[in-house]
Amino acid sequence: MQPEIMGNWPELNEQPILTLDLKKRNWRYRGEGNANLVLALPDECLVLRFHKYDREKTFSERERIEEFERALQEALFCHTVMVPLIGRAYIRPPKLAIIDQSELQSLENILDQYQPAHRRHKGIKFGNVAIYPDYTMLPQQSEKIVQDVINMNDVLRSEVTCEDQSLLNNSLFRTTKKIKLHRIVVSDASAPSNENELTLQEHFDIPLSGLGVISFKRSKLNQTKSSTFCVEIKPKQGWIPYVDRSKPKCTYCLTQYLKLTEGNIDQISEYCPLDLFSGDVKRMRKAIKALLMQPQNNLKIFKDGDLIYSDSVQTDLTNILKEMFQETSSILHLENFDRAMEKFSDLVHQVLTSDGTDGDAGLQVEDLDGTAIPNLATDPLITTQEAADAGLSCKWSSLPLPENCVLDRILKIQQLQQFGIEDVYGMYRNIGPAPHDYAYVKSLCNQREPKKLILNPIQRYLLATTAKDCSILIAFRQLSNDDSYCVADKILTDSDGHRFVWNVGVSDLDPKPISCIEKHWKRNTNVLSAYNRYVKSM
Ligand SMILES: O=P(O)(O)O[C@@H]1[C@@H](OP(=O)(O)O)[C@H](OP(=O)(O)O)[C@H](O)[C@H](OP(=O)(O)O)[C@H]1OP(=O)(O)O
Ligand SMILES: Nc1ncnc2c1ncn2[C@@H]1O[C@H](COP(=O)(O)OP(=O)(O)OP(=O)(O)O)[C@@H](O)[C@H]1O
Repeated sequence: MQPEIMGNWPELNEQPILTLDLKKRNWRYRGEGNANLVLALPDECLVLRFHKYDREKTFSERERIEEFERALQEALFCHTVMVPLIGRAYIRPPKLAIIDQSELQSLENILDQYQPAHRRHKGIKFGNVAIYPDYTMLPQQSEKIVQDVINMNDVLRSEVTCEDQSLLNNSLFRTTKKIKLHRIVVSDASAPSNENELTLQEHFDIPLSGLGVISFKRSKLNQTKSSTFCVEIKPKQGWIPYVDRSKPKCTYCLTQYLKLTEGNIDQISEYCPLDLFSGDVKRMRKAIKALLMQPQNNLKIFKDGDLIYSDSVQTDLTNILKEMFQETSSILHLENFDRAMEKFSDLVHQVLTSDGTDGDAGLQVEDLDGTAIPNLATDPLITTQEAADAGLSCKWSSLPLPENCVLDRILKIQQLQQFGIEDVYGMYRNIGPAPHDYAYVKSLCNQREPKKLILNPIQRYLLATTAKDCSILIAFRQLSNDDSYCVADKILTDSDGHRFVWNVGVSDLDPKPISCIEKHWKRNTNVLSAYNRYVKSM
């Protein structure tokens, strides 16, 4: 089956497809959405993402081939379109692997007990998996590289101090007082010849390129690290095209009324994505706090890779915040809880607005006529201020987001959409006989100029739809006073002077089927009537 498909996707010939045996690995159920189910491999800090299908469905040989093709297509789309648009710092393209069909049946049965009731009608039917980094954890790569270089064992993973204090001023080691040996990443140091002896020594010398031989001293064994927390946010649509601003609210806020009518949520959320993407610190922090209070399917919190807070996992939030910020005072007092909420929104806001890209410029996007698609200017105030102030409509206004922060990158893709759904649906109907759902993906991936993407209005709408449905995973760990970090780490300091090391990953950037245009067009009508019914009933 593979050669035919590989023929269609020449670049993927280069990607070896691994075979995975889950029986030999430590895995855990991580979670799922409507389309994919995800397992974590905690020992490797990776996740496996499977497509889901109706449990009862049977598949022809042709459909099996198409499913494999879909997996390849998504990987290629991520690699050639989404990674350049969002930035490699925020997403890594997946590797593909295959799990033997014989393992799947038992896997599906085990997974059944973890799946939430409303998702159980779908399961995994195929062994095609996409492997991604586990974004709930901080990158381990630097540690791995050095372990390869100096082949350290667990004892040597402990902290070491450096004899030569002047080294601390060197840009390679911008850390306070101590350096972790496993963090001496930067050089291409040659391996010490007597590594077994090294593990027994209190002092040892390591040659570091450009710095000569440096003397290190081992200290404090087995120091325990604080936990790594991860806040996952599905931010949804953070900007509304001008034609849709005659509507009473933004898409997310209107959809809340439909979800309420259909019994999918218990109450209307105070979260508004326009606030999160507004660039206004106060509104952004308000949005983050609203997500925390009503997570729905827009916020999850993980601790060391385990889900500890979500719509369905309601562990005591006060204890989570207490541990997250290593609070010693009793957080049960109201003012302490409020303070912890402020700290939480401050930290999440800081990460969402930080440039994590190291200046990587992103892909240039052009219209069909070859004109570059400009970045949209920030939005003037269009709503009547009274309506916005009374909380009746969403605030359409916004300030520029810091360039290259993760929200900025996502918003720019969402802003590729030029037309409202009515117009896009009209164009879709005009195409003629229904095109294959993912034919456009193939043409985007095959564009000749590597640094340019040329898009028609429907393609612009579909890419924007992908960016409206992605998730941002923010992993962070509080550093203790004598903790150290390496120069490649991203560090922030909170209002109390505590330092955190952090990382951001964006997940769920799959291409959307062209038929979703019809789904959105119908949903638009349903959403508006649900809202009108609600308002009339008041
Ligand atoms: O249409 P929306 O905005 O409700 O988004 C759908 C999501 O609903 P949400 O409002 O986030 O609860 C929906 O999420 P849930 O299943 O509700 O968790 C899916 O993400 C769906 O994407 P797909 O059809 O699986 O590719 C999403 O569909 P697309 O809009 O991406 O086509
Ligand atoms: N790379 C990753 N690292 C860590 N966790 C992940 C990763 N990818 C997915 N997850 C977890 O698995 C869950 C389900 O994955 P995902 O959002 O991809 O499913 P989906 O079906 O595509 O979602 P949707 O319904 O939004 O379309 C996520 O909410 C997240 O908690």
